Amino acid sequence: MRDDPVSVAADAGPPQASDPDAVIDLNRVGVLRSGTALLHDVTWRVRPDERWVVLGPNGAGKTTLLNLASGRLHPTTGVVHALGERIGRTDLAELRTRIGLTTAALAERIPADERVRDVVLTAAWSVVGRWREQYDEIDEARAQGLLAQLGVVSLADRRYGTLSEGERKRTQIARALMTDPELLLLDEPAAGLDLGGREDLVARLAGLAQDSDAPALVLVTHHVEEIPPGFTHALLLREGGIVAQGVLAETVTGEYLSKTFGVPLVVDRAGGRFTARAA
Ligand SMILES: Nc1ncnc2c1ncn2[C@@H]1O[C@H](COP(=O)(O)OP(=O)(O)OP(=O)(O)O)[C@@H](O)[C@H]1O
Repeated sequence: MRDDPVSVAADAGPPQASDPDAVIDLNRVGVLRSGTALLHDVTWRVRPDERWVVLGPNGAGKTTLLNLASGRLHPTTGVVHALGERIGRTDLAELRTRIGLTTAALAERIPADERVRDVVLTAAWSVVGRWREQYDEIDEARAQGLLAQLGVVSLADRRYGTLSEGERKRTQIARALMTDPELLLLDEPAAGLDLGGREDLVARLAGLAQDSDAPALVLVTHHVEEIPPGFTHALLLREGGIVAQGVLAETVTGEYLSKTFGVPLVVDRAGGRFTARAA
């Protein structure tokens, strides 16, 4: 299956052995809640040098997928490995420090009166809200460096609650990178941003995608316009199932996107960016 540029749901095939090199390895995974399948028969592998976008309409199961990949949720059926560790049989606290995650739910827990530098720094202790922890100079320098990389270092002494939505999103990504994770999961990082804010974020994510020292990346979005140049693969989800997955350019097509969103769509690509409109 991996050698094909694109595979569709029907290609899932029999269960496969886990791949020790994969950072995410889902094998025939299902998640059931209240008798409803949030995900069904999902087989998906992400390797360290890959940058994936996960696309799908509201309720398709994208956040559920990230919760599985980050060890925050156990599958009802099938097997999940993250960074080589089997979810359900490993120390989740240790695993979570190796995985950077940004979600709306995590962002809501950041205190509005927290200094921006501390929002990033406290990730070293896996806490939100600085209390009396002592941080090493090396941690302080790393937090400063990440704020600079995300273009918000001039805001380091501001209170988080005073930032614009775009500045908050960039601060959240700096926080997610603080522990030098091997995997970075971003759930709709461009949601709520204006055009300028979105383009700034897309450019920074493109920089990260092209950085060979950066972790494996998974970006969840509803919009093909938010796919940063340099991303390599796409997974398309609809109603908890995979519509298609594979190499980006061959997966983000009018045909597959139309099936995913349930409306006829035309997809164009120019300058490494995608646009979509009704056919
Ligand atoms: N604990 C739960 N019990 C029942 N249904 C749930 C539960 N958690 C999520 N769901 C449902 O599962 C479906 C998938 O949710 P999920 O948040 O993964 O979708 P999503 O693709 O991230 O959606 P969105 O794009 O709107 O954020 C939704 O219909 C949601 O209502």
